[in-house]
Amino acid sequence: MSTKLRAAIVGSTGYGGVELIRFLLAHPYVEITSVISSSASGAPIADGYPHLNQIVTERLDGIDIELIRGKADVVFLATPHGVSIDLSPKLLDAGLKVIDLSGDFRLKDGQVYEQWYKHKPAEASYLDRAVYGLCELFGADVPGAQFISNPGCYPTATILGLAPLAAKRWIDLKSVIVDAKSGVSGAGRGLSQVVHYAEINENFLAYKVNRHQHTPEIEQAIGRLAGEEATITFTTHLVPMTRGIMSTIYVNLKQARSEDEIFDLFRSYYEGRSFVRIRDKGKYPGTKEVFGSNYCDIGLSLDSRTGRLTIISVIDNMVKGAAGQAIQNLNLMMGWDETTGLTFTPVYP
Ligand SMILES: NC(=O)C1=CN([C@@H]2O[C@H](COP(=O)(O)OP(=O)(O)OC[C@H]3O[C@@H](n4cnc5c(N)ncnc54)[C@H](OP(=O)(O)O)[C@@H]3O)[C@@H](O)[C@H]2O)C=CC1
Ligand SMILES: CC(=O)N[C@@H](CCC(=O)OP(=O)(O)O)C(=O)O
Repeated sequence: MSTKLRAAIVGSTGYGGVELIRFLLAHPYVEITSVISSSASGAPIADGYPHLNQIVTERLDGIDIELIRGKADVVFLATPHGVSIDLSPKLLDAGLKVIDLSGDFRLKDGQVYEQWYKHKPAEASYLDRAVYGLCELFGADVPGAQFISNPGCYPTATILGLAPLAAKRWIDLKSVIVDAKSGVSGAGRGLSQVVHYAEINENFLAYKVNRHQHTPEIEQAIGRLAGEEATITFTTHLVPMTRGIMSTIYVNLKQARSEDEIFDLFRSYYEGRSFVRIRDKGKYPGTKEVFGSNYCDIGLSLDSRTGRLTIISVIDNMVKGAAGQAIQNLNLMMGWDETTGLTFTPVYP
């Protein structure tokens, strides 16, 4: 009998789901025992994803709590917002470990969730149980947890870019402006006009301006690190590429600092954290430099003329922004090295 941890993936037919499959197949301590679909049970997953031919031969299971309980120890939910609100409590009550990739359990205040996501929130007791798994910052909460709420893609890039400064209270938290861009895989596999080739090719557009659902998630994490309320301006853009997020962040420093002090702060804050790489002075990361990997790369530049600091933070939305971070959380949950199964070199060029 296998001694590996048995994993089930709900939403396995989506982009987040297939990225989980790619990483879990390479994980030494985990085996995928159930790939689950709410709409195509019985079909081989490779029907919809021919790149998985001869690699994943299992047929899709339906969503059946007893079946999942019999087949799995941990369940990843890579489902649209709203699904996990009912499903996670059932899986938790069945004794399963749950890692939810959606936004349903990230915000601790149900009213704030309802305001931004337009769904009724989950029951407060389950919201309280969910551990917000931004590993480099709140990873100490994860070992032994049963229920992880995996951070959003834009929040991961943005919060990692701001964290050292927020934790040290070096910045004016009302001055933060985040100008973020994402590739189209961030919108999932479903078809919509905005990701139609003819609409996004050779195009670059802003969307959800001042109403993006990730705004309160970033404010919640930055507020927690700084111990004071944060109110940010957050603008998202879609760019004609498949993967990648770049968050360009502008902040006012509370008092004058040298660029050396800022670099020293970032380097010491992330010392020993395998997946955060601080670029040297004068060098700025591009999304291709993290493509397919779990890295978050950060570049910094202080404008002594304005006193403003510019932070450039890039991730692969599918990896550090979703599946990779979910597996990093699983590793911490289980007491394994957090890099297990995640040490892929970025795909370049
Ligand atoms: N794409 C990204 O970069 C990121 C995504 N996320 C989050 O991860 C989650 C999945 O995103 P993504 O993979 O991109 O989305 P997709 O749209 O690509 O996939 C979602 C999958 O969920 C399944 N699904 C749809 N409705 C239901 C339902 N009612 N019950 C159960 N399953 C359902 C569908 O599969 P089927 O019909 O087979 O059940 C579908 O394939 C979302 O919450 C998203 O916000 C988070 C960070 C980054
Ligand atoms: C490009 C694109 O459309 N991106 C999505 C990201 C959504 C996502 O992945 O949602 P969570 O991270 O909240 O789970 C958006 O802006 O809503």
